[in-house]
Formats: sequence, C-alpha cells, structure tokens
Amino acid sequence: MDAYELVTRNTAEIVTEDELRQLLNKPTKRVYTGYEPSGEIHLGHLVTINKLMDMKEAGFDVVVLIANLHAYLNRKGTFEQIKELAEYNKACIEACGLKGAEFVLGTDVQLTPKYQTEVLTLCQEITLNRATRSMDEVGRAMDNPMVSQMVYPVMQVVDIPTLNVDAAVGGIDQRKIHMLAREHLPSLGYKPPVCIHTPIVNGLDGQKMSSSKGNVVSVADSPEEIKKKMKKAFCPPETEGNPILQVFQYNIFPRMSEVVIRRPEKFGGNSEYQSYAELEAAYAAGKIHPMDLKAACGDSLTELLADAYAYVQSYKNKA
Ligand SMILES: N[C@@H](Cc1ccc(O)cc1)C(=O)O
Repeated sequence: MDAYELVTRNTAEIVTEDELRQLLNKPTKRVYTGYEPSGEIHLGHLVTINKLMDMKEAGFDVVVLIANLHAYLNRKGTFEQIKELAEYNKACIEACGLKGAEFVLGTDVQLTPKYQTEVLTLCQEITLNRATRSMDEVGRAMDNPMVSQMVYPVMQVVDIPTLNVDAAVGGIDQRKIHMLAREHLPSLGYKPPVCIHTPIVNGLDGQKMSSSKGNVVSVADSPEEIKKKMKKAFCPPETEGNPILQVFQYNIFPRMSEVVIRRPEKFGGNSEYQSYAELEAAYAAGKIHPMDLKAACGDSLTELLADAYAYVQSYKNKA
C-alpha cells in the first residue's frame, strides 16, 4: 500500500486531497489528534489511533494532545479528576500500539501569553453563531452552552500552529472546528491544516456509541467481558450499519493481517480472511453465521487489546 492509500483508507473525508498529496512529498511532516481525557480508551478512540498509526507508517511524526483544559472547558469534571485521567489515558493509548508518538498535555502549552493572545484575536473574528455550531457534535449539554464552550473551538484552532502540525486527524464530528481552523489560521499568518476525518462508528447495539451505555468495548474489558458484550451485540444479516462489521473494518483489519472464523467441522470448518473486503463479501453472501462472526470479533479484539488490558490491570492493582 502506498503512503496516500495508507493515509486515506477508512476515512470519511480528506480536506483537501491535493494538499495531502503535496504534504506527502515533504521530507518531514507532523500530524496530531487531541483527546479529552475520559474514563476509558475504547473502540471509538481506536479508530483515530489506528489512523495515527497509519500516518506514522506513511512517514509522519505523530503528536497526541491530551486535551485536559478542553475537557474542563467542556464541563467533563474538576481539574483534579481530569488530571488523574490524563496520565492513565496516555499510557493506555501507547499500550494500544501507538509507539513513538510525542504526547503533549494541553495545559503545558496553552497558557502562554502568545497562545492566549492568539485565542483572543480569533475570538474577535469568529461569530458566536459559528462557534456554537462548531460545537454541535463535540460539546456537552449544548442546549445551555457556557462561555467556556465557545472558547473551546477557538483554542482547538490555536492548538494547530502551537503544536506546529501540518495535519489534523479527527472523527467527522470535528469537521466544523477544523473548517474554522482552515478559514481563520491564515489571518494569524499560519497555513491551514490538512484535515483527515474518520467516520463515527456505532456502538455494539447499533446506537450512538456511549461508554455510559456500555455499548462499546474498552481497554479495561476482560476477555470474558468482551465475550459477553459480543453475545449481546447487534449483528443483522445485512452489511449496512452492522456494528460488528464496523469493528472488523476500523479496528481489527487495519492492525491484523488475518481473521479466522471458527466453526466445528460439521458446520463447514474454519475459514480465514486476509482483508475486510473478503470478510464482508462472505458475510453478505450468507457464508458466515452472525454468531460465528461475533465470536471471531471477540477473539480478535481480545488479542488486539491484550497489551492495553495488561497495562490497565497493573495500573488498577497499583491504585
Ligand atoms: N475536540 C476533541 C478534543 C480536542 C481538543 C483539542 C484539540 O486541539 C483537538 C482535539 C474531542 O471532541 O474529543
């Protein structure tokens, strides 16, 4: 797979493809994703973490912003609670296989006079309306937005030149903030970033993913818990909107070269798949039973998350 294919596979949108091609020709290039510290790193995070791994392989230097101040502005907890999670999340992200990335803690770079002055300058350029809309899919309790949640997207914009990155990776829910960045960074004298957006995958029940609803596998789930979650998961006969197939496409195949569907001999025996496309075609043709697909999904996830799970166990034993 060439670098362009690697960067663009499994994406929802690239802004713009031309700019990405030019960037790939540069000898050094930097990309980042920011994460608000949260309870556990889960399959939702893994979609962008996988994309960062792809980009590392494509020759990018990778930066991960642990956006503690953003989590605070977005009313996710007290400073203390968020601080505790920041360290833990960082170690979990590394244990998921993202090696050699540079981790930056938001408050370490966002409280300088230069950064704050740039934020205030952009505050003067961006309307409340645009700031609010950019938070539609990112902000918590946006029926009653706080001023902090208007500062949030402006800071996310300024993070880009502050971290000196050429590209930003995020779920497609970040697109309105990224469009603000592309529009407004030139007025501060900076180049707009290339934006790489991944799809937002469903939870295991086919609904919106939410760790509080328990419809997602996280790095803290034991092999038994993963099995249980798979048993309950929604796996319709069709491929469209099938959350289990999504896990294979966005989480498993990017990191594993083969998936085995296990079946007793009398039901046809094991079958192996080397690509997501092959697996999807076989499932669409009715050659794989949903129960067998779910079991294989659980086995693959257990293997994929083994290092992260081991880290979580050691962390929790220490605490
Ligand atoms: N907005 C991101 C978090 C983030 C914060 C700051 C950034 O610079 C980048 C990303 C989210 O929804 O989780």
